[in-house]
Amino acid sequence: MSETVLEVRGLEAAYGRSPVLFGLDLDVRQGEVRSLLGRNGMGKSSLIKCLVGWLKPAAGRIRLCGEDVTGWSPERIARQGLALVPEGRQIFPNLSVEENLVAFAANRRGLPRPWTLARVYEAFPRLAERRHHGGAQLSGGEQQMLAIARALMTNPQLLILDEATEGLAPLVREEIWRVLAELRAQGQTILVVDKYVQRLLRLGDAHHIMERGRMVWQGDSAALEADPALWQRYLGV
Ligand SMILES: Nc1ncnc2c1ncn2[C@@H]1O[C@H](COP(=O)(O)OP(=O)(O)OP(=O)(O)O)[C@@H](O)[C@H]1O
Repeated sequence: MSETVLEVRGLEAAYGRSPVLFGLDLDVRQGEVRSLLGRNGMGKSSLIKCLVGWLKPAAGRIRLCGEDVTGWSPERIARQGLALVPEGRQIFPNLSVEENLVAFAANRRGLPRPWTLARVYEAFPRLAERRHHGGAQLSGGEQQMLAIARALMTNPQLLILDEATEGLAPLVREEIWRVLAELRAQGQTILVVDKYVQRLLRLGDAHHIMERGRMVWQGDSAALEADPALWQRYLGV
């Protein structure tokens, strides 16, 4: 069996006195792509905030690459191998594409085949063409590509994308899906939060549905595809 990159057990969290996550379990193994689904306000972003260290869990454990990272700072969790591509691309507008990429380059865990500038440019030819353009000169889709590429340059054990296709034109969105499929083919472990179930079915190995702070379903693409009632009940599609 392949190595478990992320292991979440009995995770609980609250905003002040309002509980938001209730005993979540989640496993992501090396090389897998898993999706996190659920309607707005069901707790997906709160779970991601716990994983990256922005929201301290009230109970439960989070293990990343075998290390218990529960309660660690975001910086320390990032160094342990987690990279987040947040909603609404946060790139440096005054730096060039290449400067944005190089600013984040690291291979702290000594991966045998790290993401380098050359490899990233191969996966994102558009960024190679625009390497000397300023971040602010890029289109929305290119900025999103840059945000993903920049996260890869940290050579994360786990790449998390939170609504990475949000607000993008359909064609640009397709380009992002293409890139994610390529990253998967190259063995990158990914947890993706998005609402395009049809695309996620093709991309993901397994899927998790959240409702009101709980995991209510998990299964592979075949199981999710075979049960449209699930989509209607939990995703409203
Ligand atoms: N900073 C906050 N303070 C208080 N409550 C919050 C905060 N952020 C989120 N919540 C509440 O926590 C619940 C879960 O929200 P969360 O953003 O995690 O859901 P989500 O599934 O990611 O939805 P969305 O797709 O809309 O972001 C919601 O009821 C929301 O109102």
